[in-house]
Amino acid sequence: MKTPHIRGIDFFAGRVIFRTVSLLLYAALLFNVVVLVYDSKLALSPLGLGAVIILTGLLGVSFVRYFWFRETIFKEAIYLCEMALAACVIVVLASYHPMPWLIAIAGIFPLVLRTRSAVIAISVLAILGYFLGHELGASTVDLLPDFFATACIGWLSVLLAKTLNLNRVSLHQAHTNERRFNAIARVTRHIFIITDARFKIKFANPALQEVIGYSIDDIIRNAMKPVLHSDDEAEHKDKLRELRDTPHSTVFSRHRTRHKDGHWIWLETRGYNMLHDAAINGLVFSIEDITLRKEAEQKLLEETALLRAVLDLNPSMIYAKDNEGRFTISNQSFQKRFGFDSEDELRGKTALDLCQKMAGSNDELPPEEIADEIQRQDLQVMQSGQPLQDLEVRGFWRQDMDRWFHTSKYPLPDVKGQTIGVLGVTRDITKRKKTELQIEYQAMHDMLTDLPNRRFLVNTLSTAMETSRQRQSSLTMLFCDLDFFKSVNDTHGHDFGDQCLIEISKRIVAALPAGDFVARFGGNEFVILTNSSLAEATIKANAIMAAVSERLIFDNVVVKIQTSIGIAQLNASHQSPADLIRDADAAMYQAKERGRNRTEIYDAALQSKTTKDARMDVALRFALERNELSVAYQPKVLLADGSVQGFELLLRWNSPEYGLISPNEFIPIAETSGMVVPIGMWAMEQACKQLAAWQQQYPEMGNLTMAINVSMRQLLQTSFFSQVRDILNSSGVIPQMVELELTETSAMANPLQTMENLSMLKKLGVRLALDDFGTGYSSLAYLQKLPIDILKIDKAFVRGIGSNQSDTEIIRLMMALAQTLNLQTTAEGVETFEQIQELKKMGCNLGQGFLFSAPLTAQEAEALIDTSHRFPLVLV
Ligand SMILES: Nc1nc2c(ncn2[C@@H]2O[C@H](COP(=O)(O)OP(=O)(O)OP(=O)(O)O)[C@@H](O)[C@H]2O)c(=O)[nH]1
Repeated sequence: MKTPHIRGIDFFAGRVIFRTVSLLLYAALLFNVVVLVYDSKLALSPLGLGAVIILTGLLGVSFVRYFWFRETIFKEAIYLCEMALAACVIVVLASYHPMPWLIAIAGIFPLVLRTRSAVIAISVLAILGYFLGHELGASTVDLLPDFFATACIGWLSVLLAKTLNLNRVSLHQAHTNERRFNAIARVTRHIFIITDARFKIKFANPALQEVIGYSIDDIIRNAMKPVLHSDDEAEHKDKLRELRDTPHSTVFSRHRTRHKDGHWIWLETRGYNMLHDAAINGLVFSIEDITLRKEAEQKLLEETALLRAVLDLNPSMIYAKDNEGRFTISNQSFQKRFGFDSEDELRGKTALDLCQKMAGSNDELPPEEIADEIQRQDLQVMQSGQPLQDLEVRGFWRQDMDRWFHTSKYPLPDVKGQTIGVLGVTRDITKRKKTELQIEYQAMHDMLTDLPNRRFLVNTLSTAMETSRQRQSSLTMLFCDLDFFKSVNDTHGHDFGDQCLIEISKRIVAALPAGDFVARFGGNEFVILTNSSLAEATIKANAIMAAVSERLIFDNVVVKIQTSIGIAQLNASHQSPADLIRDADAAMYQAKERGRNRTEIYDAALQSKTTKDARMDVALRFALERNELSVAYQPKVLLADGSVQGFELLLRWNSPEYGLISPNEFIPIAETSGMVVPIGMWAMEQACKQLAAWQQQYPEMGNLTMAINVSMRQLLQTSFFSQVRDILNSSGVIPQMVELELTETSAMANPLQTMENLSMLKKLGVRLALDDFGTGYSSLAYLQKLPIDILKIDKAFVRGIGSNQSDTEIIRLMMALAQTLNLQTTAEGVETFEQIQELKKMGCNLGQGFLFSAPLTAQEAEALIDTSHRFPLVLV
């Protein structure tokens, strides 16, 4: 439905009137002339004829103008010329007969002239008319009416032209507005409706049909009514009624309407009561289809709800802040942590507000300082536009000091990409952190004693070395290694050993001031780091030794454990932690070597020995293949008659680098490096070959024995047993004449294993001797179980015969033991006849030592056998 058109707006415009009236004027004037000529039988002069012709021309022009140039806009100058011509024609024709036509000219030309031109033209015409009348003999009195008539008609014409022009402009404007309104009403998606007070539609734009599907005809003529949704109907109608009943009121309503197709659409209606406005006299409605917006709103609501759920269900604390550091968004986890019930409560607060809320009297940092740090991070993120990730911090406040948090902060951009705040995500990682700390702790601590372990020690030591050098303070290391701890384990079991280690670790810690660092370096080794001087460290070492050696009682078992301690002090030569550890360790070994249960302070000579040992170790590796090893035979003499009962094979190393080296010096090195295994086998091969040769050469000496030293290292080789058997077989020696000597200490190292191995060796027929008896710690019960044949009494006791009563007593006890166990006895290191006599008295079977003979070459030994040599047993 459109507004009615404003038609014929140009019809009464001055130009249109002029077109008609000028045609009538010229036609009437010409008719007047024709009647005059005809009536008066007038003969026209050439001037009169010219005037008539011009008049005819003007009639022609106006005729053409009327029919063909309706819209042509003549210029004012042309109209003025036309007017002048018409006035001249009238003046000329008036000379034949008076013709008051100038009044008519004055009445019609102002319609097409501008006001000023029209006023001048009217004045000229009025004056011209006056003078013309005067010329034609009329009196002034007669002329005045014509004069005023010309002026008034002309003036009326001017006013009429003006009025018409104004009308034309107004109508044009109205027309333009109407067209604009119609255009807008046609193209808009908004529905515009004007209804009367009974809601009967007076006007509606085409959007009505587009939006709800019903045309105006459907609604007005076919009385169809769009259906309102039942949920919205009552409210909407109420609002409409209120609108109608309240003058000047407006209404806003959102409601659903069923589209003609059947689907529901959302409409937003704004109504204005304009019943008071005479021009409208109705209710004006602007209705917008907001279905899409509603859907978008709904979607937004759903998405917001989803986002909120995601935020609130997330165990991480999530929050956003604006660029002034005020919280804008927060999830429940975050609100809960800071004691807020809702996001609204928290919105607008700053980090400082939260810190002050959380602050307690015992906090390490004041809330301002914490808030400043948080603000600094936020600023960094906002200014750099880069996220700040993986910050791991402990809780700031007393109540959550044992909690750990992982935080990442991201710049928050607006739609243009400008940073407008910070988004933070904080996770409680206490569980993970505690596990990490636990793992870290475990990696740095010993599980058994809970003391710092070797790794922790090395870390601490490197820092302590640096600090000590910077401060020029002393740094001393005490290296403790428990003595003979292996036998504790072997005798009482590993669990018992563990209990001892735990207790000893506690004793060491208790014996030292709190500032000293105690670590379990390994098995039964403990290391102490202290800033004490060497003298103070020695006092501390004594305190440790005293504490450790206190009796230990577990499950009614009493043991006494002792420790050897090496002390080394940091000096310029120590480049790394390993250097200081090495020196303290070397000092500890020195303590072991010097009898154990003692303290040694590291000195450079000790180090040089270690270095020498290391070099010797390298040389020893090539000794066998370079034939640098040789053997010697020391006779074993029957104390009953001085006859040679057999020999003990002794090794010699003639090193091109170090000269002749005794077994006492190189065997421990070979033990450590493992070279003792091939060397020992080689020695056994030599011994068996030699004995077999003598057994063949001197069949009458069928009881000649050959003793060979066997190290624990050899005995623990799984192939040892088969190798011995092969050597025995290949050499053809009588196995019963072969004696394998094992030191007591090594036999005690692993009693069960030793017992098993010795039993196997016994099966081969060889005899077994326990060397250096008396220096170890064999328990009698254990000794009884060993399948040994001979006890060799250590030279340390033999040396004491005659001078040391206790040594003599010990030997007597050993003899008693040997008799009880039915073992043969051999005394080592016999150097005096007095010793021989004493040993004989005590029942010792055999003796060996320098008194009888130093170790001999094979030929020298052979000479003894050959001559059935007997050594004197008393001084002759
Ligand atoms: N019960 C127990 N024993 C251990 C532990 N760690 C190491 N050991 C034992 O400690 C002993 C260390 O022996 P060593 O230091 O070589 O020798 P030792 O018997 O102490 O003799 P010396 O050191 O020469 O005086 C070995 O028998 C190890 O089995 C442990 O955690 N618990």
